[in-house]
Amino acid sequence: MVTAKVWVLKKHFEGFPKPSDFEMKQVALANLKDGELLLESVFLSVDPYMRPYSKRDMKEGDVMIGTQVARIVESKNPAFAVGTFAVANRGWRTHFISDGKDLSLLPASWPESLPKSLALGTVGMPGLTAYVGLFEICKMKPGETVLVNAAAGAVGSVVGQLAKIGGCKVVGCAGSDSKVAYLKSIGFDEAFNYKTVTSLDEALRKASPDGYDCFFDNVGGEFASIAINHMKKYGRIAVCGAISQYNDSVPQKGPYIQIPMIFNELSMKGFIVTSWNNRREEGVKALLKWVLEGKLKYHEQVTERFENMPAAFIGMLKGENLGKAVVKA
Ligand SMILES: NC(=O)C1=CN([C@@H]2O[C@H](COP(=O)(O)OP(=O)(O)OC[C@H]3O[C@@H](n4cnc5c(N)ncnc54)[C@H](OP(=O)(O)O)[C@@H]3O)[C@@H](O)[C@H]2O)C=CC1
Ligand SMILES: CCCCC/C=C\CC(=O)/C=C/C=C/C=C/[C@@H](O)CCCC(=O)O
Repeated sequence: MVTAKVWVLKKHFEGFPKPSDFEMKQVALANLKDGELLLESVFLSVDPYMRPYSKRDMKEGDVMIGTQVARIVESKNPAFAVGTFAVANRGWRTHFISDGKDLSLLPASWPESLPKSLALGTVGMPGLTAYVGLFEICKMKPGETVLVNAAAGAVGSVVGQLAKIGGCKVVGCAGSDSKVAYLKSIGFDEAFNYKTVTSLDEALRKASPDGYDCFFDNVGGEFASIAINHMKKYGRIAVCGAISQYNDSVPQKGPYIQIPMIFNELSMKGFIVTSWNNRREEGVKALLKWVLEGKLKYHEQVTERFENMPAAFIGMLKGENLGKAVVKA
């Protein structure tokens, strides 16, 4: 009998998550029935959505939500061979049983040389978020100017590179000088540290005096309220996330954005990547091709050991990650 280690939400987060909000438990797994599979998590994802979703979707004592790349270690299902890898959405656990219906097998074309953890990042949900946000929500066109915040992260770093592939000028911001240097190394035309600029308004104007056609907003809050005034006529805003607000104990009261919305007849659309699952296969194929062609670079913030999941999650929310934050079990 296999014993899984799991992380449960011991106490709902108040403000930034704390290590004491989590508790690791052991769960004895039953022997497999016909048609079932036993999987071992190899890489686990820590993502910002877990913070707001935990309040909406979880109760205290639940296993933390999340996805993993897992390997089939035992199979009583002839359709799934031992040694096969799949993306699952089974939360923070080292082992789990599946009937196969909730697994997304890694594409057969996945090269041995490519880290399988990319299926949680650049060639997974964050990469797909960038893909649908740019092509379907921003509807970017060659020659346009794209702005993206949290630009050195899992989603933002793909947004900037896909916008370059799409023939756009790209401006990004991140929270450290080393992240800014990274953005320039992967092709951003302009990049700045939003934590050290004297004026965000000035930094946005300097980076693109004519303004922005597309704004891929991962942060929301005051950044978005200032950036919206730098949009060009008929500009489009992809409202992807609001990480500046996830850890607020008291909701921020931002300035209103209606006037520039109306004056420039802007389009602003919120979106959730899972509503675009019909584009997943196409997106993964395109992202994998760009990675293999060297057009889409990736960086992963890998934390070793399952026991360090809470630390990895808290670190990501505090901006300690460059690129996708993953945990190697
Ligand atoms: N709509 C959708 O379907 C999806 C939305 N998202 C959203 O996209 C955004 C980015 O996600 P993801 O790429 O996975 O995460 P990242 O890998 O970018 O990690 C989060 C980053 O957010 C930045 N950040 C944290 N707090 C703040 C703050 N107060 N102000 C500004 N930046 C902050 C930090 O970078 P820095 O150093 O720049 O501060 C941190 O590294 C999130 O808002 C997330 O919720 C993600 C996936 C799907
Ligand atoms: C409760 C208020 C939420 C406000 C918006 C918060 C976050 C936006 C965001 O980050 C959404 C992310 C959604 C990610 C979904 C991931 C999982 O469902 C599993 C994806 C599995 C996969 O496709 O790889």
